[in-house]
Amino acid sequence: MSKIVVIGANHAGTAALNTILDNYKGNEVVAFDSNSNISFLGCGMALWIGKQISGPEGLFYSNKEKLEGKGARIYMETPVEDIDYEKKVVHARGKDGKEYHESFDKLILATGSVPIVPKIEGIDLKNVQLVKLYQNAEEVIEKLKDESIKDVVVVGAGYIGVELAEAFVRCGKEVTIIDCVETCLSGYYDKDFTDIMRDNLKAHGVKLAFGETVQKMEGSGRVEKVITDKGEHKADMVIMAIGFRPNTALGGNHLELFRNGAFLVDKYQETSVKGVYAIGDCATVYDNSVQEVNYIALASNAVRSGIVAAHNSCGKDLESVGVQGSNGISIWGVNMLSTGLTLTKAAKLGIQAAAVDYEDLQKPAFIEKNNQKVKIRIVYDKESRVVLGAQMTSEYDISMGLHMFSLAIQEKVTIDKLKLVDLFFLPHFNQPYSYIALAAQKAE
Ligand SMILES: Cc1cc2nc3c(=O)[nH]c(=O)nc-3n(C[C@H](O)[C@H](O)[C@H](O)COP(=O)(O)OP(=O)(O)OC[C@H]3O[C@@H](n4cnc5c(N)ncnc54)[C@H](O)[C@@H]3O)c2cc1C
Ligand SMILES: NC(=O)c1ccc[n+]([C@@H]2O[C@H](COP(=O)([O-])OP(=O)(O)OC[C@H]3O[C@@H](n4cnc5c(N)ncnc54)[C@H](O)[C@@H]3O)[C@@H](O)[C@H]2O)c1
Repeated sequence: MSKIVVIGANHAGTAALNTILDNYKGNEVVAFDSNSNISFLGCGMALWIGKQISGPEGLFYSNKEKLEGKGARIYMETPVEDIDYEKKVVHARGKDGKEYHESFDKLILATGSVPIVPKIEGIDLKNVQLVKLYQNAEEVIEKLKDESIKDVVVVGAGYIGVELAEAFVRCGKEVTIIDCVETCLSGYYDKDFTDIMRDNLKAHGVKLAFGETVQKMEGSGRVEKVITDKGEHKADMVIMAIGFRPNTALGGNHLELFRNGAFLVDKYQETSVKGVYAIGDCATVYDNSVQEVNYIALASNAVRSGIVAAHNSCGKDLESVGVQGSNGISIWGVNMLSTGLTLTKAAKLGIQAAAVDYEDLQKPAFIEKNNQKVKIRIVYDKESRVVLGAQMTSEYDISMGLHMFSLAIQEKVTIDKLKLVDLFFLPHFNQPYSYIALAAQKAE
């Protein structure tokens, strides 16, 4: 029997706790979290703010009681302040100031990430909002009740920014989205695809301020405008969504870090200190598309890494299969999905990649209803011909198709293997000649 301490009990921590408690009886399991809630699905934030769901209740899948019911001891609102890696003790402090000291045999760090906050003038003005926690979503919804909030500026046109831009338009606000890059979603898609999302945002009335860098915010107490290198934007509320950074202060000088400060872990989620694991947004992943360690903050990675660390901390060897960073977004019915490398990213990394594109209807033309266009790009290595990435977009739900590409990258499948791959056909779903195979056949 060993004593396992988990620090952070959101998606990664909860996955680790559930795996330990469900599969390995008899361990002493203790977890600390500085927040007052567990397992808030940030992915529901835009749906909640944009009134596409009736409330936040369904956005939680665990809590202190559930985990304690399985035998863990959970300290909420109790941040861990320090870890003695030599003596193997964690030191935490409750809301009431009470100190807690827990020894451990195995330690799992699941301290996640925090939003990046630029050090610019005006960042502390009222109504400049971060959007990470359940409490942040509550704050935004509360503030939106104030009808004098008419203009909302979203800084960062990545996944959070684009999802929230839609949500604020749905709330009847005038929305401007700023990104320092010339387009939106540039971390996930090539230009042909980002152009589609750009046009989608524009068609729904979002003002685009791409290629602009925010220099400061102005207002008397409350934010009134955002000043960029190219102009200024009226703002009654500003949403900062320019990415996450790993929250790794607890590593001190003890744990080896990745270039962005994430805990560097091996395929067993173990850090540079034996018996200390790191999972989720505070840790690195092994990225199969580049065959290297990388940092990709996603809930999907968080839960899988939690499962891997849990088994290893309980003595069962389980190696991670790595990730492809597979992701998706759905904005006013335009679905976009990507996995692995874009052509742009491959070029930046000096990888000799090529891409094939194909556009078709999802189903045979004689299907007159719910039969939308699909656009696909497959990126592959010119020399080895191994699939490196894929991007898909449609108003049809094409999400299951992307999973195949995720597996193809993981398993190093070549583009040639996709040319005649057995893909079932039924007109209710698809065409006899699949656009996936037809795209692959374009690879010379
Ligand atoms: C608006 C939004 C939408 C998102 N949508 C998606 C999506 O659709 N799909 C997707 O895959 N990902 C999405 N993500 C990303 C996803 O939420 C994160 O990747 C995920 O939360 C990572 O989980 P985690 O448990 O590793 O870290 P976190 O969620 O950051 O949790 C870390 C936990 O550690 C606790 N903690 C930190 N420091 C301490 C300490 N010193 N002591 C005790 N406790 C501590 C924190 O209180 C927190 O509960 C979204 C994120 C946001 C904000
Ligand atoms: N649908 C999903 O899967 C989903 C949804 C939300 C969040 N997430 C994940 O959560 C994490 C955080 O999301 P995010 O949207 O904050 O990050 P992101 O990396 O998706 O986007 C950040 C955006 O901010 C821009 N940017 C960076 N610095 C800037 C600056 N100084 N000024 C203006 N723009 C700047 C970048 O060009 C980029 O477009 C990501 O890992 C994301 O994948 C995923």
